Amino acid sequence: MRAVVSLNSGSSSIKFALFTLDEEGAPGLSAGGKIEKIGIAPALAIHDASGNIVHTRAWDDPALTHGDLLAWLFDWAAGHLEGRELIAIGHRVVHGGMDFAHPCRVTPEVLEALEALCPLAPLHQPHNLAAIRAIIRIAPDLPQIACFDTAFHHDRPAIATRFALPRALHDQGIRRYGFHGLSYDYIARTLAERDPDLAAGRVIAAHLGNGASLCAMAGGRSVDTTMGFTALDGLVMGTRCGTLDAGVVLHLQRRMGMTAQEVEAMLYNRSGLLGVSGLSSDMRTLSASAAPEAEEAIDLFAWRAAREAGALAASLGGVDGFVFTAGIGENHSDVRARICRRLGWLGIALDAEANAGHKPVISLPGSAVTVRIIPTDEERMIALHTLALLSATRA
Ligand SMILES: Nc1ncnc2c1ncn2[C@@H]1O[C@H](COP(=O)(O)OP(=O)(O)O)[C@@H](O)[C@H]1O
Ligand SMILES: CC(=O)OP(=O)(O)O
Ligand SMILES: [Mg+2]
Repeated sequence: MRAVVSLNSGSSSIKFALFTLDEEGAPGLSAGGKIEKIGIAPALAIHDASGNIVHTRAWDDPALTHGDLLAWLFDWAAGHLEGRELIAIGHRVVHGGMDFAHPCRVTPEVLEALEALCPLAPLHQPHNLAAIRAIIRIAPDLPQIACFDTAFHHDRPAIATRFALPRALHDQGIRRYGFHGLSYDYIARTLAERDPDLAAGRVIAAHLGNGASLCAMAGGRSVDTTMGFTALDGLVMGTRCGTLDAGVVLHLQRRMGMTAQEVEAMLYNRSGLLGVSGLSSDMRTLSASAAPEAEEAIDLFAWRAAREAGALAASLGGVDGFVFTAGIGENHSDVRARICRRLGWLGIALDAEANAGHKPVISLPGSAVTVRIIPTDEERMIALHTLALLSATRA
Protein backbone atom coordinates (compact mmCIF):
# COMPACT_ATOMS: atom_id res chain seq x y z
CA MET A 1 0.00 0.00 0.00
CA ARG A 2 1.26 3.44 -0.91
CA ALA A 3 0.74 6.54 1.24
CA VAL A 4 1.31 10.29 1.24
CA VAL A 5 1.68 12.67 4.17
CA SER A 6 0.37 16.27 4.19
CA LEU A 7 2.04 18.87 6.39
CA ASN A 8 0.60 22.26 7.27
CA SER A 9 3.22 24.08 9.37
CA GLY A 10 1.90 27.26 10.93
CA SER A 11 3.37 29.86 13.22
CA SER A 12 2.64 27.91 16.37
CA SER A 13 1.27 24.63 15.08
CA ILE A 14 1.94 21.72 12.75
CA LYS A 15 -1.10 19.94 11.30
CA PHE A 16 -0.52 16.67 9.49
CA ALA A 17 -2.40 13.82 7.87
CA LEU A 18 -1.49 10.37 6.55
CA PHE A 19 -3.46 9.23 3.51
CA THR A 20 -3.36 5.64 2.23
CA LEU A 21 -4.02 5.19 -1.48
CA ASP A 22 -6.60 2.67 -2.66
CA GLU A 23 -6.21 0.55 -5.80
CA GLU A 24 -7.29 3.47 -8.02
CA GLY A 25 -4.81 5.76 -6.24
CA ALA A 26 -7.50 7.73 -4.35
CA PRO A 27 -6.38 8.95 -0.90
CA GLY A 28 -8.24 7.74 2.21
CA LEU A 29 -7.44 9.33 5.56
CA SER A 30 -5.64 6.87 7.87
CA ALA A 31 -4.56 9.24 10.64
CA GLY A 32 -4.18 12.94 11.30
CA GLY A 33 -3.30 15.33 14.05
CA LYS A 34 -1.97 18.59 15.31
CA ILE A 35 0.92 19.81 17.43
CA GLU A 36 -0.13 23.12 18.97
CA LYS A 37 1.55 25.73 21.18
CA ILE A 38 5.03 25.38 19.65
CA GLY A 39 7.30 27.86 21.44
CA ILE A 40 5.23 27.67 24.65
CA ALA A 41 4.49 24.06 25.67
CA PRO A 42 3.94 21.86 22.60
CA ALA A 43 0.93 19.55 22.80
CA LEU A 44 0.18 16.77 20.35
CA ALA A 45 -3.07 14.95 19.56
CA ILE A 46 -3.31 12.26 16.89
CA HIS A 47 -6.64 10.90 15.67
CA ASP A 48 -7.59 7.88 13.61
CA ALA A 49 -9.63 7.80 10.40
CA SER A 50 -12.89 8.21 12.38
CA GLY A 51 -11.62 11.18 14.38
CA ASN A 52 -11.04 9.24 17.64
CA ILE A 53 -8.00 10.51 19.56
CA VAL A 54 -5.49 7.65 19.65
CA HIS A 55 -2.41 9.38 21.05
CA THR A 56 -1.63 12.54 23.01
CA ARG A 57 1.60 13.94 24.33
CA ALA A 58 2.73 17.19 25.91
CA TRP A 59 6.26 18.57 26.07
CA ASP A 60 6.95 21.12 28.77
CA ASP A 61 9.73 22.70 26.73
CA PRO A 62 9.39 26.07 24.96
CA ALA A 63 12.80 25.55 23.30
CA LEU A 64 11.56 22.70 21.09
CA THR A 65 11.56 23.88 17.46
CA HIS A 66 9.42 22.89 14.48
CA GLY A 67 12.46 20.84 13.34
CA ASP A 68 12.69 18.92 16.66
CA LEU A 69 8.98 18.17 16.64
CA LEU A 70 9.03 17.12 12.99
CA ALA A 71 11.86 14.68 13.69
CA TRP A 72 9.69 13.25 16.49
CA LEU A 73 6.69 13.11 14.15
CA PHE A 74 8.71 11.41 11.45
CA ASP A 75 9.85 8.72 13.92
CA TRP A 76 6.27 8.25 15.03
CA ALA A 77 5.03 7.99 11.44
CA ALA A 78 7.80 5.54 10.51
CA GLY A 79 6.65 3.28 13.34
CA HIS A 80 3.01 3.54 12.27
CA LEU A 81 3.27 3.15 8.50
CA GLU A 82 2.42 -0.53 9.00
CA GLY A 83 3.93 -1.68 5.74
CA ARG A 84 2.77 1.35 3.74
CA GLU A 85 5.27 2.83 1.30
CA LEU A 86 5.54 6.62 1.76
CA ILE A 87 5.76 8.04 -1.79
CA ALA A 88 5.72 11.80 -1.09
CA ILE A 89 5.17 14.57 1.43
CA GLY A 90 3.01 17.53 0.45
CA HIS A 91 3.39 20.89 2.20
CA ARG A 92 1.29 23.99 2.58
CA VAL A 93 3.60 26.87 1.58
CA VAL A 94 1.87 30.14 2.31
CA HIS A 95 3.55 32.47 -0.21
CA GLY A 96 4.25 31.52 -3.83
CA GLY A 97 4.83 35.09 -5.04
CA MET A 98 4.54 35.88 -8.76
CA ASP A 99 6.22 32.72 -10.00
CA PHE A 100 4.50 29.80 -8.28
CA ALA A 101 0.97 29.50 -9.63
CA HIS A 102 0.79 25.70 -9.30
CA PRO A 103 2.05 23.04 -6.89
CA CYS A 104 5.63 22.02 -7.67
CA ARG A 105 8.29 19.56 -6.58
CA VAL A 106 10.81 21.11 -4.21
CA THR A 107 14.33 21.43 -5.62
CA PRO A 108 17.25 23.46 -4.23
CA GLU A 109 16.35 26.25 -6.72
CA VAL A 110 12.67 26.25 -5.65
CA LEU A 111 13.69 26.35 -1.99
CA GLU A 112 15.94 29.36 -2.65
CA ALA A 113 13.16 31.24 -4.48
CA LEU A 114 10.69 30.50 -1.67
CA GLU A 115 13.21 31.60 0.94
CA ALA A 116 13.21 35.07 -0.65
CA LEU A 117 9.48 35.34 0.14
CA CYS A 118 9.93 34.79 3.91
CA PRO A 119 9.72 38.52 4.75
CA LEU A 120 6.25 38.60 3.12
CA ALA A 121 4.88 35.87 5.40
CA PRO A 122 6.98 35.96 8.57
CA LEU A 123 4.51 33.98 10.69
CA HIS A 124 4.30 31.12 8.18
CA GLN A 125 6.90 30.84 5.40
CA PRO A 126 9.98 30.25 7.61
CA HIS A 127 8.18 27.35 9.32
CA ASN A 128 6.91 25.94 6.02
CA LEU A 129 10.48 25.88 4.68
CA ALA A 130 11.97 24.62 7.96
CA ALA A 131 9.69 21.59 7.66
CA ILE A 132 10.88 20.93 4.10
CA ARG A 133 14.53 21.25 5.16
CA ALA A 134 14.05 18.99 8.19
CA ILE A 135 12.68 16.28 5.90
CA ILE A 136 15.50 16.72 3.38
CA ARG A 137 17.86 15.93 6.26
CA ILE A 138 15.87 12.88 7.37
CA ALA A 139 14.88 11.49 3.94
CA PRO A 140 16.76 13.28 1.13
CA ASP A 141 15.28 11.17 -1.69
CA LEU A 142 11.62 11.47 -0.69
CA PRO A 143 9.72 13.71 -3.15
CA GLN A 144 8.41 16.85 -1.45
CA ILE A 145 5.66 18.89 -3.10
CA ALA A 146 4.99 22.56 -2.26
CA CYS A 147 1.31 23.60 -2.47
CA PHE A 148 0.73 27.34 -2.36
CA ASP A 149 -1.91 29.36 -0.49
CA THR A 150 -1.58 32.08 -3.14
CA ALA A 151 -2.13 29.80 -6.18
CA PHE A 152 -5.96 29.66 -6.05
CA HIS A 153 -6.05 33.45 -6.44
CA HIS A 154 -3.46 33.64 -9.19
CA ASP A 155 -5.82 34.06 -12.14
CA ARG A 156 -8.26 36.58 -10.72
CA PRO A 157 -8.98 39.76 -12.68
CA ALA A 158 -5.89 41.99 -12.89
CA ILE A 159 -7.71 44.92 -11.29
CA ALA A 160 -8.09 42.91 -8.07
CA THR A 161 -4.32 42.46 -7.84
CA ARG A 162 -3.29 46.10 -8.17
CA PHE A 163 -2.47 48.65 -5.45
CA ALA A 164 -2.85 52.30 -6.48
CA LEU A 165 0.95 52.69 -6.33
CA PRO A 166 3.40 53.61 -9.09
CA ARG A 167 3.24 51.01 -11.89
CA ALA A 168 6.86 49.93 -11.51
CA LEU A 169 6.17 48.55 -8.04
CA HIS A 170 3.39 46.31 -9.36
CA ASP A 171 5.77 45.01 -12.00
CA GLN A 172 8.28 44.23 -9.25
CA GLY A 173 5.68 42.06 -7.47
CA ILE A 174 4.22 44.55 -4.99
CA ARG A 175 0.66 43.48 -5.60
CA ARG A 176 -2.27 41.76 -3.93
CA TYR A 177 -1.79 37.96 -3.88
CA GLY A 178 -4.38 36.56 -1.45
CA PHE A 179 -3.99 33.55 0.87
CA HIS A 180 -5.92 30.62 2.40
CA GLY A 181 -6.11 29.31 -1.19
CA LEU A 182 -5.87 25.62 -0.26
CA SER A 183 -8.85 26.09 2.01
CA TYR A 184 -10.85 27.99 -0.65
CA ASP A 185 -9.96 25.40 -3.29
CA TYR A 186 -11.33 22.69 -0.99
CA ILE A 187 -14.49 24.75 -0.30
CA ALA A 188 -15.06 25.38 -4.03
CA ARG A 189 -14.73 21.65 -4.84
CA THR A 190 -16.88 20.53 -1.91
CA LEU A 191 -19.60 23.09 -2.70
CA ALA A 192 -19.62 21.88 -6.32
CA GLU A 193 -20.36 18.35 -5.03
CA ARG A 194 -22.98 19.35 -2.45
CA ASP A 195 -24.74 22.20 -4.22
CA PRO A 196 -23.62 22.51 -7.86
CA ASP A 197 -26.11 25.28 -8.71
CA LEU A 198 -24.86 27.44 -5.87
CA ALA A 199 -21.20 26.67 -6.71
CA ALA A 200 -21.84 27.87 -10.26
CA GLY A 201 -23.03 31.25 -8.91
CA ARG A 202 -21.57 34.11 -6.83
CA VAL A 203 -20.30 32.91 -3.47
CA ILE A 204 -18.41 34.55 -0.61
CA ALA A 205 -16.38 32.07 1.44
CA ALA A 206 -15.28 33.17 4.92
CA HIS A 207 -12.20 31.39 6.30
CA LEU A 208 -12.37 32.54 9.92
CA GLY A 209 -9.59 30.92 11.94
CA ASN A 210 -6.56 32.32 13.70
CA GLY A 211 -5.77 33.91 10.34
CA ALA A 212 -8.97 35.12 8.66
CA SER A 213 -9.98 36.18 5.18
CA LEU A 214 -12.87 36.25 2.70
CA CYS A 215 -12.84 35.07 -0.90
CA ALA A 216 -15.29 36.10 -3.61
CA MET A 217 -15.81 33.18 -5.99
CA ALA A 218 -17.67 33.21 -9.29
CA GLY A 219 -18.30 29.75 -10.71
CA GLY A 220 -15.81 28.31 -8.20
CA ARG A 221 -12.93 30.63 -9.15
CA SER A 222 -11.46 33.39 -7.02
CA VAL A 223 -12.27 36.87 -8.32
CA ASP A 224 -11.36 38.87 -5.20
CA THR A 225 -10.10 38.29 -1.69
CA THR A 226 -9.41 40.37 1.40
CA MET A 227 -5.73 39.49 1.95
CA GLY A 228 -3.15 41.26 -0.16
CA PHE A 229 0.64 41.42 -0.48
CA THR A 230 0.89 39.72 2.91
CA ALA A 231 -1.41 37.79 5.25
CA LEU A 232 -1.64 40.94 7.38
CA ASP A 233 -4.33 42.52 5.20
CA GLY A 234 -8.13 42.39 5.42
CA LEU A 235 -10.06 41.09 8.41
CA VAL A 236 -9.28 41.37 12.11
CA MET A 237 -7.36 38.19 13.10
CA GLY A 238 -6.15 36.51 16.28
CA THR A 239 -3.02 38.66 16.59
CA ARG A 240 -2.95 40.52 13.23
CA CYS A 241 -4.59 43.90 12.65
CA GLY A 242 -5.96 43.39 9.14
CA THR A 243 -6.42 46.40 6.85
CA LEU A 244 -4.71 49.46 8.31
CA ASP A 245 -4.26 53.03 7.10
CA ALA A 246 -0.61 53.03 5.89
CA GLY A 247 -0.32 56.44 7.56
CA VAL A 248 -0.41 54.71 10.95
CA VAL A 249 2.77 52.80 10.09
CA LEU A 250 4.52 56.02 9.06
CA HIS A 251 3.37 57.75 12.23
CA LEU A 252 4.60 54.90 14.47
CA GLN A 253 8.03 55.04 12.85
CA ARG A 254 8.50 58.75 12.25
CA ARG A 255 6.72 60.28 15.26
CA MET A 256 6.75 57.53 17.87
CA GLY A 257 10.27 56.30 17.18
CA MET A 258 9.41 52.64 16.64
CA THR A 259 11.76 50.60 14.47
CA ALA A 260 10.48 48.62 11.50
CA GLN A 261 11.00 45.40 13.51
CA GLU A 262 8.96 46.76 16.43
CA VAL A 263 6.13 47.82 14.13
CA GLU A 264 6.21 44.43 12.39
CA ALA A 265 6.06 42.55 15.70
CA MET A 266 3.16 44.71 16.89
CA LEU A 267 1.08 44.36 13.70
CA TYR A 268 1.63 40.60 13.37
CA ASN A 269 1.78 39.44 17.00
CA ARG A 270 0.11 41.91 19.34
CA SER A 271 -2.83 43.33 17.40
CA GLY A 272 -6.16 41.88 16.25
CA LEU A 273 -8.36 40.19 18.85
CA LEU A 274 -5.45 40.09 21.30
CA GLY A 275 -4.62 43.77 20.90
CA VAL A 276 -8.21 45.05 21.12
CA SER A 277 -9.26 42.79 24.01
CA GLY A 278 -5.97 42.95 25.90
CA LEU A 279 -6.87 39.39 26.93
CA SER A 280 -6.45 36.72 24.29
CA SER A 281 -6.14 35.95 20.59
CA ASP A 282 -8.47 32.98 21.03
CA MET A 283 -12.13 33.54 20.22
CA ARG A 284 -13.24 30.88 22.73
CA THR A 285 -11.51 32.71 25.58
CA LEU A 286 -13.05 36.03 24.52
CA SER A 287 -16.55 34.56 24.32
CA ALA A 288 -16.20 33.17 27.82
CA SER A 289 -15.06 36.53 29.23
CA ALA A 290 -17.34 39.17 30.78
CA ALA A 291 -14.85 41.97 30.04
CA PRO A 292 -16.28 44.77 27.84
CA GLU A 293 -12.99 44.81 25.89
CA ALA A 294 -13.59 41.17 24.92
CA GLU A 295 -17.08 42.02 23.66
CA GLU A 296 -15.67 44.97 21.71
CA ALA A 297 -13.04 42.75 20.07
CA ILE A 298 -15.67 40.16 19.02
CA ASP A 299 -17.96 42.87 17.67
CA LEU A 300 -15.14 44.54 15.74
CA PHE A 301 -14.23 41.15 14.25
CA ALA A 302 -17.83 40.65 13.03
CA TRP A 303 -18.28 44.28 11.91
CA ARG A 304 -15.11 44.21 9.83
CA ALA A 305 -16.00 40.82 8.32
CA ALA A 306 -19.44 42.15 7.29
CA ARG A 307 -17.93 45.37 5.95
CA GLU A 308 -15.41 43.47 3.81
CA ALA A 309 -18.18 41.10 2.66
CA GLY A 310 -20.02 44.19 1.38
CA ALA A 311 -16.94 45.10 -0.65
CA LEU A 312 -16.70 41.59 -2.11
CA ALA A 313 -20.42 41.65 -2.92
CA ALA A 314 -19.65 44.69 -5.08
CA SER A 315 -16.77 42.81 -6.77
CA LEU A 316 -19.17 39.94 -7.56
CA GLY A 317 -22.13 42.16 -8.53
CA GLY A 318 -24.36 40.39 -5.97
CA VAL A 319 -24.24 37.29 -3.81
CA ASP A 320 -26.02 33.91 -4.11
CA GLY A 321 -24.21 32.01 -1.39
CA PHE A 322 -22.12 32.51 1.74
CA VAL A 323 -19.93 29.75 3.23
CA PHE A 324 -18.40 29.77 6.72
CA THR A 325 -15.29 27.69 7.42
CA ALA A 326 -12.22 27.25 9.75
CA GLY A 327 -12.10 27.27 13.57
CA ILE A 328 -14.42 30.25 14.19
CA GLY A 329 -16.51 29.88 11.01
CA GLU A 330 -17.26 26.20 11.68
CA ASN A 331 -17.84 26.39 15.43
CA HIS A 332 -18.86 29.85 16.62
CA SER A 333 -22.61 30.36 16.10
CA ASP A 334 -22.65 33.77 17.78
CA VAL A 335 -19.98 35.23 15.46
CA ARG A 336 -21.79 33.76 12.43
CA ALA A 337 -25.07 35.31 13.65
CA ARG A 338 -23.44 38.73 14.16
CA ILE A 339 -21.99 38.70 10.63
CA CYS A 340 -25.24 37.50 9.04
CA ARG A 341 -27.30 40.09 10.93
CA ARG A 342 -25.11 42.85 9.53
CA LEU A 343 -25.55 41.36 6.05
CA GLY A 344 -29.35 41.28 6.20
CA TRP A 345 -29.42 43.98 3.50
CA LEU A 346 -27.84 41.47 1.08
CA GLY A 347 -30.85 39.21 1.55
CA ILE A 348 -29.38 36.87 4.17
CA ALA A 349 -32.07 35.41 6.48
CA LEU A 350 -30.42 33.21 9.09
CA ASP A 351 -32.16 30.13 10.54
CA ALA A 352 -31.29 30.65 14.23
CA GLU A 353 -31.93 27.02 15.16
CA ALA A 354 -29.87 25.57 12.29
CA ASN A 355 -27.10 28.05 13.11
CA ALA A 356 -27.08 27.07 16.80
CA GLY A 357 -26.90 23.41 15.72
CA HIS A 358 -24.01 24.04 13.25
CA LYS A 359 -26.09 22.48 10.44
CA PRO A 360 -24.73 22.33 6.86
CA VAL A 361 -27.33 24.93 5.70
CA ILE A 362 -28.04 27.72 8.21
CA SER A 363 -30.22 30.10 6.15
CA LEU A 364 -34.02 29.99 6.05
CA PRO A 365 -35.63 28.43 2.93
CA GLY A 366 -36.75 31.87 1.69
CA SER A 367 -33.34 33.51 2.14
CA ALA A 368 -32.08 35.23 -1.03
CA VAL A 369 -28.57 34.06 -0.08
CA THR A 370 -27.97 30.42 0.90
CA VAL A 371 -25.65 30.27 3.91
CA ARG A 372 -23.66 27.08 4.51
CA ILE A 373 -21.04 25.72 6.88
CA ILE A 374 -18.38 23.54 5.23
CA PRO A 375 -15.54 22.26 7.44
CA THR A 376 -12.31 22.95 5.59
CA ASP A 377 -9.63 20.32 4.96
CA GLU A 378 -6.36 21.88 3.82
CA GLU A 379 -4.54 18.58 4.46
CA ARG A 380 -6.76 16.68 1.99
CA MET A 381 -6.31 19.44 -0.59
CA ILE A 382 -2.52 19.16 -0.18
CA ALA A 383 -2.74 15.37 -0.69
CA LEU A 384 -4.87 15.78 -3.83
CA HIS A 385 -2.46 18.33 -5.32
CA THR A 386 0.53 16.15 -4.40
CA LEU A 387 -0.95 13.07 -6.07
CA ALA A 388 -2.03 15.04 -9.15
CA LEU A 389 1.51 16.37 -9.58
CA LEU A 390 3.09 12.95 -9.09
CA SER A 391 0.81 11.34 -11.67
CA ALA A 392 1.32 14.21 -14.14
CA THR A 393 5.11 13.90 -13.89
CA ARG A 394 4.92 10.11 -14.18
CA ALA A 395 2.69 10.26 -17.29
N1 LIG B 1 -15.47 25.06 19.32
C1 LIG B 1 -15.11 26.30 19.07
N2 LIG B 1 -15.96 27.34 19.35
C2 LIG B 1 -15.60 28.61 19.09
N3 LIG B 1 -14.44 28.98 18.55
C3 LIG B 1 -13.57 28.02 18.23
C4 LIG B 1 -13.85 26.63 18.47
N4 LIG B 1 -12.80 25.90 18.03
C5 LIG B 1 -11.89 26.79 17.58
N5 LIG B 1 -12.35 28.05 17.70
C6 LIG B 1 -11.62 29.29 17.36
O1 LIG B 1 -11.01 29.15 16.10
C7 LIG B 1 -9.78 29.89 16.08
C8 LIG B 1 -8.66 29.00 15.54
O2 LIG B 1 -9.02 28.57 14.27
P1 LIG B 1 -8.14 27.55 13.38
O3 LIG B 1 -8.82 27.43 12.06
O4 LIG B 1 -7.89 26.31 14.15
O5 LIG B 1 -6.83 28.42 13.25
P2 LIG B 1 -5.41 28.12 12.59
O6 LIG B 1 -5.55 26.93 11.67
O7 LIG B 1 -5.16 29.36 11.79
O8 LIG B 1 -4.48 27.92 13.74
C9 LIG B 1 -9.54 30.36 17.50
O9 LIG B 1 -9.93 31.72 17.64
C10 LIG B 1 -10.47 29.49 18.32
O10 LIG B 1 -10.92 30.12 19.49
C1 LIG C 1 -2.43 32.73 5.62
C2 LIG C 1 -2.86 32.60 7.03
O1 LIG C 1 -3.21 33.57 7.66
O2 LIG C 1 -2.90 31.35 7.53
P1 LIG C 1 -3.37 30.90 9.00
O3 LIG C 1 -4.85 31.13 9.06
O4 LIG C 1 -3.03 29.42 9.05
O5 LIG C 1 -2.62 31.72 10.00
MG1 LIG D 1 -5.17 27.90 9.48
